[in-house]
Amino acid sequence: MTAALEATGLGRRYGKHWALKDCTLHLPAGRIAALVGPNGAGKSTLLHLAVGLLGPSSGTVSVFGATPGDPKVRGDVGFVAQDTPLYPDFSATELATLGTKLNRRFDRALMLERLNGLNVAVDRPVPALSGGQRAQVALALALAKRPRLLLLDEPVASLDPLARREFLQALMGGVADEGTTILLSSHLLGDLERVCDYLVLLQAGRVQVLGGVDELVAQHRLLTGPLWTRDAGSINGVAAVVRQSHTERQTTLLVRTDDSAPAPGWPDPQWTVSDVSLEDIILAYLADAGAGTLPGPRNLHRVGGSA
Ligand SMILES: Nc1ncnc2c1ncn2[C@@H]1O[C@H](COP(=O)(O)OP(=O)(O)OP(=O)(O)O)[C@@H](O)[C@H]1O
Repeated sequence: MTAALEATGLGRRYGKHWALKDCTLHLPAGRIAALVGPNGAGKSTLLHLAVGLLGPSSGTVSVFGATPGDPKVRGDVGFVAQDTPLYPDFSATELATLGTKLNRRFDRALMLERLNGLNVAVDRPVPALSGGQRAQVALALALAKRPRLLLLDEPVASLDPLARREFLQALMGGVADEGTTILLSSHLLGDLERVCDYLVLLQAGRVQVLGGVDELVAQHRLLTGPLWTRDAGSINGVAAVVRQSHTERQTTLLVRTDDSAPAPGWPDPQWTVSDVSLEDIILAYLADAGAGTLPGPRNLHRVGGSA
């Protein structure tokens, strides 16, 4: 099946600075993917490359097998940029009219019904709406294109918790029946954990972790036991130590394994093994840019010395 988004060795440079470097990823169609990474990791740059607003400095990027911005796929991609910029003096109704004029596929009724359902005043100029309502207008506008791939750059960052929940519900409701692929950039890990089934984690312009959430959660375990002082990057060369912390008597290891077993040769009865959440996994990788970098668990013996 053609990927909704595919990048190979993708890079983008500003002067001498690489905002994105050697980025290789595959986002299968139908996934709702979280795009996470620290400030400046390259998330917005990746999204702008995917929508065709920026061109690559190296490598390639494609959406549904075509170059972003190509008329063949332009109508298939919806984009909500950071801070949801909208034409300032227009109301939602006027934006819907504009959308209809610019795009034959634009579903004006869908946009206005969605906003009326959320009690957004569709005839008020957009600047007179609240931040949450403006975000809903931007999402409704993007969804009315009926895109096959929807790219969202921190769309909920400025929203209060209730508006955020409404926005995410609207997002899920909007795509549930359509099978739309979504790539959603956010720093709000709890929100991402609720709605996403795929993870793209960028660190310093490179892909550090990539894969289905269920698979990633099954591959990671928290091991807690007596103080373990060996400075090893892996256990038995099979389970990579992503993160370790120590107290005087106890060690906690977050490990990644090839399969759902915590680590071959374990558990040692002195150690307890527990499941981890997606948020735990993301935080562990964010804390260490070198941890468990791609290509993934099958090459873990390269991560470090054996315990
Ligand atoms: N127009 C530009 N000119 C020069 N450098 C830029 C430009 N846009 C981005 N950068 C740099 O590229 C890097 C990646 O920026 P980008 O906005 O893609 O990161 P991000 O992951 O979206 O960050 P944030 O989470 O803060 O929004 C940063 O170091 C940034 O300073």
